[in-house]
Amino acid sequence: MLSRKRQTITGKQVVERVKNIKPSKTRKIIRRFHLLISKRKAIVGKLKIKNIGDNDEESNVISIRKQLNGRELKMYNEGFSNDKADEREKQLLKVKVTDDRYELIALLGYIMNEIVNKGGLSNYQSASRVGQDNKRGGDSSKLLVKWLLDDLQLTSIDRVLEIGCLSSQNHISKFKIVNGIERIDLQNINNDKKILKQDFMERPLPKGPEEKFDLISCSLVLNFVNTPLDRGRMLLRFNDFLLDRGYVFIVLPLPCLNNSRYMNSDTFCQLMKHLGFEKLQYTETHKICYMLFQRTMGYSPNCNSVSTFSRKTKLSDKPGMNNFTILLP
Ligand SMILES: C[S@@+](CC[C@H](N)C(=O)[O-])C[C@H]1O[C@@H](n2cnc3c(N)ncnc32)[C@H](O)[C@@H]1O
Repeated sequence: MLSRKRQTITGKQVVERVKNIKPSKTRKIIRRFHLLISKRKAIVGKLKIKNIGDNDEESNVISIRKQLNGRELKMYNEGFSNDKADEREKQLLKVKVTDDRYELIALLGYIMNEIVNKGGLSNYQSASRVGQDNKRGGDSSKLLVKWLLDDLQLTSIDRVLEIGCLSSQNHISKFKIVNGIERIDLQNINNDKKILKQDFMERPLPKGPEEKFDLISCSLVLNFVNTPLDRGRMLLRFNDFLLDRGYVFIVLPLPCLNNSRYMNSDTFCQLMKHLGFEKLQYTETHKICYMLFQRTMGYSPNCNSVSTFSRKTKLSDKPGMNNFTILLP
């Protein structure tokens, strides 16, 4: 079940059945969920509440309740009330600078209510699955496999890192020439043992070549990263994880590159070139674009110099365009 209702500055979504949800809506649901999880992390850190994980919300509810005293529990329950929803949404954005314990506890109640009772988690799970729906292009690794096998004529690939993996049954997993595949995702929604719950941005750097990869797959992930700078940081990190001549498969919703004021397919490929990646393949369907790059041997991008990719440049401006872009730090 997917849901939608009024929109707030923090992307608040509430329950109403939606069958054919647009990609922009699924992105909003996923972003909203990530926002709730990250604010909760900050709040439980400040309140020193322990044993809060991302996999079992029922246990989280029990854990929080156990660690609050009577008055705190009252504040926590008050957070569930809808009356102050607008105020709480504003407070969500100020968690970093708030030290009032009771305010934080009420906000925690509000967040837990959004995640558990108001469909935040189930919306997130449905929205993530919709991304892999056949109508949205299906499992993008089918095309990747075709490129590797038919176009590059590879006979073996040792190590693959799949970032943002929703299923360990993707086409690439059945691909015989791949020897080892590591799958990571911010939320392992199905508790699939073959997917590690990990933020790529916090993944420890490889200690040596044996921990690096021949291929990174990053399908429909960059567009879920919240800010242009964080997207740039993600691309920069690819270099640390790839072997020389390693490949990067990137999939983006087409509007990111054909309907943005600040980015198009040329500027995206120039950015990748600046980072040391040569474009090998590019193809578009009416909704999605697929790209395969290869790391240039021995190249390491000069990230100390401020480049043209560190500032937003308007390329076009028409009504209905979006503001997707990627910036380097
Ligand atoms: C729409 S899904 C894409 C799933 C699949 N790769 C596909 O092509 O359909 C985007 C996924 O990227 C994951 N994601 C976003 N940022 C991430 C990060 N920094 N590290 C790991 N996974 C991330 C999200 O958790 C989400 O499940």
